[in-house]
Amino acid sequence: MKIEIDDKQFELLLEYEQIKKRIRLIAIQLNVDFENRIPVFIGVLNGSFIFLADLIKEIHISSEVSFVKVSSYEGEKSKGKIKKEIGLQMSLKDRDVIIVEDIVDSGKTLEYLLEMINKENPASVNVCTLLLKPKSLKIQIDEITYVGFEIPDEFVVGYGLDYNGLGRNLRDIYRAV
Ligand SMILES: O=P(O)(O)OC[C@H]1O[C@H](OP(=O)(O)OP(=O)(O)O)[C@H](O)[C@@H]1O
Ligand SMILES: Nc1nc2[nH]cnc2c(=O)[nH]1
Repeated sequence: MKIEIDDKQFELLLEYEQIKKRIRLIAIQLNVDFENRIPVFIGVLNGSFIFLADLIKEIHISSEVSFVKVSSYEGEKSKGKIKKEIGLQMSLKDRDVIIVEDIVDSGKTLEYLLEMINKENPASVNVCTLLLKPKSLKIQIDEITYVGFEIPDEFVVGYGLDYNGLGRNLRDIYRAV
């Protein structure tokens, strides 16, 4: 099934049921890995809002949630420079931090966030991303521990991810054709 968003056509890549199943498995792992730790989940706005909402409902250990907002993409293109729109809202000193991303593409956003978070002297930092484009990744990031799906180097929308601000509300994830 093809859909149109703004001036672009997209086709189905991942169905919501598939995404939900994968999230349940990731959450089981997180519940085990952070038992008795009280981690802080940091959602990266805007894109991660749906993923974080679904993920956190499957987390049964004691935990906190906070957000940061950074952006660099316009349409399909990264503008290169990361802009911090909302910074850290709490101290992360000695905390176990889990950065929650919808997608890691070039890795530039994550590199920026890791630098910002590491300055706070957290006890540990791990990244949980729903999507990873291994072929696009420009830098090795050892903190990427939890990955939902590795996907090809194609622009995707839906389930929180946008094209020109549109499509975040789609239940499934689509790729550009
Ligand atoms: O690995 P990178 O190449 O840096 O790309 C990944 C980032 O791009 C998207 O954010 P975007 O800047 O589009 O902001 P948004 O979440 O508000 O859509 C996405 O949510 C990631 O944070
Ligand atoms: N919507 C969207 N945002 C991105 N940010 C980095 N890569 C992507 C992508 O494929 N789709």
